[in-house]
Amino acid sequence: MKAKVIVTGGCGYIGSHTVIELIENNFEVVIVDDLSNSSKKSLSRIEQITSVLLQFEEVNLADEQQAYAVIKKHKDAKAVIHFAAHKAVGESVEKPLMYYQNNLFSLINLLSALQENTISNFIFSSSATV
Ligand SMILES: O=c1ccn([C@@H]2O[C@H](COP(=O)(O)OP(=O)(O)O[C@H]3O[C@H](CO)[C@@H](O)[C@H](O)[C@H]3O)[C@@H](O)[C@H]2O)c(=O)[nH]1
Repeated sequence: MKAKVIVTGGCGYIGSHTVIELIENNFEVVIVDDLSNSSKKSLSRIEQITSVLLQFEEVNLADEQQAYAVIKKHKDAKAVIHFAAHKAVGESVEKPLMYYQNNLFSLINLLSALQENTISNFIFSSSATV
């Protein structure tokens, strides 16, 4: 049986490349993304490249209930790779609170949901822009 990996932000630039690598290395992948900086086009491109029908969850991780629900649904996952964050340098300087609020709450909600579902393998990604 394939090991399931949840990739948050999997429709984004780094996330989508990671999803392709995971699928090509025989992992089952679930993408969790709110599409705030990407679109479903990214899903169809990944499907074209890999010939695999993707599991996609449109979720705002900053919303505690949504974060808990998606992790509970996929509690058989072996690991989570977390790319879902706002990370435009200029905008983060203009709107620091919005960045803290979104990125920190998302991270805290995600980690709490993982703890509750005893998923202990977690990779936190920074960004090429940092
Ligand atoms: O709260 C959030 C914030 C973002 N996302 C998603 O997370 C992904 C993040 O990917 P992206 O914005 O492409 O960032 P990176 O993969 O780090 O890509 C780099 O390259 C992108 C394309 O050039 C730039 O837009 C980014 O700023 C830069 O960090 C996207 O699909 C977003 O929709 C969420 O799901 N939740």
